[in-house]
Amino acid sequence: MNKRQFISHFFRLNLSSYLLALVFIFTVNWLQVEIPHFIQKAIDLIDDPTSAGHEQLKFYVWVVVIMAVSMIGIRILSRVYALNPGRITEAALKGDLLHKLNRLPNSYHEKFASGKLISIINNDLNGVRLFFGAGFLQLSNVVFALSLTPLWMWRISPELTLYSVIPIVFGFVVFRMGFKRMKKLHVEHQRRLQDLSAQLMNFLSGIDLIKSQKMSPWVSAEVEKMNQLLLRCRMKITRIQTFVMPVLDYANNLMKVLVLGLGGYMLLNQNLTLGEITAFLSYSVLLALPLMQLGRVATIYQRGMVGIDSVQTILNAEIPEQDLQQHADADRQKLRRATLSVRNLSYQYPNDSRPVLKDISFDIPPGKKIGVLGSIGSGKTTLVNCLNHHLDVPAGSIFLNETDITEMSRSDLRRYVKTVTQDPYLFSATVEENIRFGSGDGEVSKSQVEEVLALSQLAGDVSRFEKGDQTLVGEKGIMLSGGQKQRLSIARALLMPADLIIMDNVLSAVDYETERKILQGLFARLDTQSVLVVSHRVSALEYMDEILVLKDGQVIASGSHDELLKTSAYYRETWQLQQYEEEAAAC
Ligand SMILES: Nc1ncnc2c1ncn2[C@@H]1O[C@H](COP(=O)(O)OP(=O)(O)OP(=O)(O)O)[C@@H](O)[C@H]1O
Repeated sequence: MNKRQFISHFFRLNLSSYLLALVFIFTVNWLQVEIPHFIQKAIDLIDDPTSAGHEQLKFYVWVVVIMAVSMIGIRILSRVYALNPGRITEAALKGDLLHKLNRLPNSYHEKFASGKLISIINNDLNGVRLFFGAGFLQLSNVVFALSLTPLWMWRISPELTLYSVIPIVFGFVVFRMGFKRMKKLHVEHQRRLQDLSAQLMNFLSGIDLIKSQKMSPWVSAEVEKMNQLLLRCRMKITRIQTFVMPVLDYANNLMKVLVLGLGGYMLLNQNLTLGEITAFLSYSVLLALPLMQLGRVATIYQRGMVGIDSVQTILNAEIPEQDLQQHADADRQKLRRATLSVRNLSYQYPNDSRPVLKDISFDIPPGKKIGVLGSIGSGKTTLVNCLNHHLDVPAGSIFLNETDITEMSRSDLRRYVKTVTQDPYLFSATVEENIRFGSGDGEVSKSQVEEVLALSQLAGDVSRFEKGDQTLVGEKGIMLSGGQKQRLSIARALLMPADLIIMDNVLSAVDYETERKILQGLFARLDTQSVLVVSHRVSALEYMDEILVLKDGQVIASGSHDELLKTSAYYRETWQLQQYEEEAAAC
């Protein structure tokens, strides 16, 4: 959808509201110009001594009063019908944005900082709301006022109208120049707001580190730098506004002077009546408001355009073709208990020229326990992120039975493959809720929650909490220890069955004994389910059917624990070293 289609889509969506608003706005503006017309007639009757004249005068006064009172009600209605579409559009777009962000692949989120997204959803969307609400209201008011008022002036005196619009034309020329200049500045302003929001988000997620490492002065300086750039941009916009708005105001005042001077001259020459000059003056006063509103309309328009651009960059982002398809139930059944096969997998990150994984091949048949051991940076997490299609793997390298995973939607793949990552993410909710979030829409009984708590060796810790599993874990699980966070995320993953569970270094923060118990509990539950455990520790992998030893992105050895002790020097040395550590820890 291009920008024009986007705008017309939302105007059509609220068409009836906009049409009603237009009727009310037009009526208000029509009443506004009619009132001076009746005042003019009333003034011209003041000197009329006849009783018919008095009656007529009274009638005009009543007409003016009724018009003025009805204007109040109609103006309220015009605001309701013109402003509501803005709110409706904002709510609809928030829903669309969240839905879209949920469906976009992780590669998109890696490129787009969360702080930027938050800024778009708040600031830019606010601009879009004003565009479809207050912008429409004020623009309609300006258009009707600036077209009806001169027309009514023309009906009194075309000559005086022509002279009096000269300053207004001059005001418009200045306004147009300022409008052009502001356009660029509004784009810059929104971009700087997004950058600041992204940076703040960045700093806030590392606030503990910032405090403990005494990095606050550096952080403050960085934020201040960005804040100053934002302020400078805002000041430039304000400077233009404070120049343009008074020019329009002066143009209006000049117009009043012209009306008084020329009109007075025409009055003396009896080319105008006192009522007509009074009405003319009222019209020039009426023109002041729409002229001042013009500046605001311009700001709303430009912010709206920038906001629509930002919102569209997200809404128009492409979702990979295969992610739009969903497996039928029959196909899902066929893939149950499938073998995951990795065939000559090589992977390099888009921003890097060297391959991180090189020519890796192995199978994970149903019920198999696979371990991956490797030094820091050997490519273990990259391998995991290829298996669960978090990364865009090359076609023809990973299959679920005969189905290439690049031809499946990621949501379908995640029905079979569940990953517990090394950075457990917990929501600001209770222990129980954090576990239940793992069930999607499925029904989960209390006993199931208790079972996974026991399996992940967290039940003991939770029973010691004052509120048990109803304890709030705080933002990102701040109230829990590293090991408790890891075990809670394991409990969440174990709640709903998956054909393959991948555990990427999730036992690093628990002791050897707990690690062993968790794995034993997990293995006891395995039937046709398979598990892939990534670890630095040999102790976590001893009981695996097969262990892959990864070095510089290559599988340098594979086999069971006993086989590897004989065939792989790296594996043997790592095991021996860790044996000493384990013994030392036990002493
Ligand atoms: N997003 C990325 N872009 C570019 N290179 C990356 C990216 N993520 C990881 N790498 C690089 O890929 C290599 C392997 O990283 P990976 O995280 O897979 O290793 P790992 O074995 O899991 O390490 P660790 O044990 O420390 O978790 C590293 O050299 C790393 O710098």
